[in-house]
Amino acid sequence: MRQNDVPVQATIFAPATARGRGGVAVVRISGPEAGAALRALSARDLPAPRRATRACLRDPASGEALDDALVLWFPGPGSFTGEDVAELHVHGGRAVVMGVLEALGRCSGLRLAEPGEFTRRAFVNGKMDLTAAEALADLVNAETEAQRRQALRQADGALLRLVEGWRDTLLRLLAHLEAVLDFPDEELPETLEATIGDGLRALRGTLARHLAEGHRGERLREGVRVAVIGAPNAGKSSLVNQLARREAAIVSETAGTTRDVIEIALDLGGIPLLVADTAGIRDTADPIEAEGVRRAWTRHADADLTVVVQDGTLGAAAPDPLPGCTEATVVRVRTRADLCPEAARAEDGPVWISCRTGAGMARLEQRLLTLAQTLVEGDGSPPPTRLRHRMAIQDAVAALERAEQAPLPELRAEDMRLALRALGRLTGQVGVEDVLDVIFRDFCLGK
Ligand SMILES: Nc1nc2c(c(=O)[nH]1)N(C=O)[C@@H](CNc1ccc(C(=O)N[C@@H](CCC(=O)O)C(=O)O)cc1)CN2
Ligand SMILES: Nc1nc2c(ncn2[C@@H]2O[C@H](COP(=O)(O)OP(=O)(O)OP(=O)(O)O)[C@@H](O)[C@H]2O)c(=O)[nH]1
Ligand SMILES: [Mg+2]
Repeated sequence: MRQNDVPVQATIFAPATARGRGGVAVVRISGPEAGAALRALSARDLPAPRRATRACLRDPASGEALDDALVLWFPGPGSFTGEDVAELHVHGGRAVVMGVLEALGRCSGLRLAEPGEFTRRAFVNGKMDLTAAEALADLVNAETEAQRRQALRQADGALLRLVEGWRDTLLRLLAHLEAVLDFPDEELPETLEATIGDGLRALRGTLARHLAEGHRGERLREGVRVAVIGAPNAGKSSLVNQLARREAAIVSETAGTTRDVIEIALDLGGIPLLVADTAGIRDTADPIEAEGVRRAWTRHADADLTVVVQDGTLGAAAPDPLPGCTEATVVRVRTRADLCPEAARAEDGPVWISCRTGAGMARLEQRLLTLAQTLVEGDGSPPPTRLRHRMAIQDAVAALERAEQAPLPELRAEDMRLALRALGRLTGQVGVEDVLDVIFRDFCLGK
């Protein structure tokens, strides 16, 4: 793991709990002055490491009491960041937290942390690799069970172990090749070079299969995108409101009610869905509505799943935005089942629903869930969860491909080293300085 190549000097502090009133708020301090700051605020010696200890906190400048708190002391390197860490568990009122933060701000050598800075230090100090750091951000952002499961696995090093396994294989092949290069006169097995070629091909196949798993990790992290499209007045907004279990979009009997895209976030059986209600599709001279229609098509094009909504009372005459389309990612829905006696008889084919009675909604949700599951669930191996991961794997695949075709062993070795670097970038072992800002920017303050 990477070691501290830039000395981290400043001691940083930040609230680790969300802003606003709460029962308890946690303020974290990390860095060489953390112990001095804790001593200054608690006016006593450092408590025993890792033991919750009650302490009265005072503003060191004025002596004014700030809170009756619990404090914790984690001496480095056995802490979350690898540095000395102190935690103040205070009453979660705004004035208490502000008072503590202001008192800390007046301690010399202390400054407010930037978002993600605690985790960044944990990474820089070799406490975790980059995929684990990213997973912590995902864990904080996880809204559904499946998201939590994916983030926790990655935080636990599942993706790291997979990538390390690939690197080990590649390192072994490279060592063999270097043996050929270093001892050209020695009697090495004739077949060694062929074995290396086979190994490279097999590894490239493994990586390519991992990529072919597609975007399921990213989909789960970001939410499965569902576009709801159909003719005006078909009942799209009513359907989306039923899914959301609230009046998210305006519903009216006027055709052309929805003009913009309205997106709602849903937790469907642990899988996050981003459902987009869209403008009714029709030819129109109204430039605003036409823009809405254009956006509806864009949503469909970008969607993982599309729900095509048709007015059930119109029968075969109902306009169909995707005529003849039988793709597995398209779910057809007929609305107004309450007005259509034939709805009860329909078994397969479109899902009949009524937004009046709620009939058919459970079936529709089940259908969407089954499809969403096939999109996010794979063979059990930890998937790449970010574009950054996929690009690194792609670079490694390209380098391996070049290595296989290289006309000289020296060139082959060079491409193998490039593939190693690409995998090293994924876990943060090499050349990450430029991506760190981008990665940790997305974290919350105090993480
Ligand atoms: N109060 C509090 N709760 C928290 C955290 C925290 O920092 N403080 N966490 C943070 O976000 C998470 C827990 N994760 C943690 C991970 C490592 C260490 C730590 O001190 N690690 C040391 C020692 C390991 C050990 O003895 O078990 C190390 O890795 O060297 C602490 C918390 C969630 N809950
Ligand atoms: N009886 C009955 N009426 C429905 C049903 N679904 C929708 N409606 C009514 O149909 C009308 C149109 O519904 P919306 O949900 O606004 O239709 P839309 O597809 O979003 O329409 P646009 O936004 O204009 O494209 C409203 O008056 C709804 O109350 C249903 O299942 N049964
Ligand atoms: Mg609508």
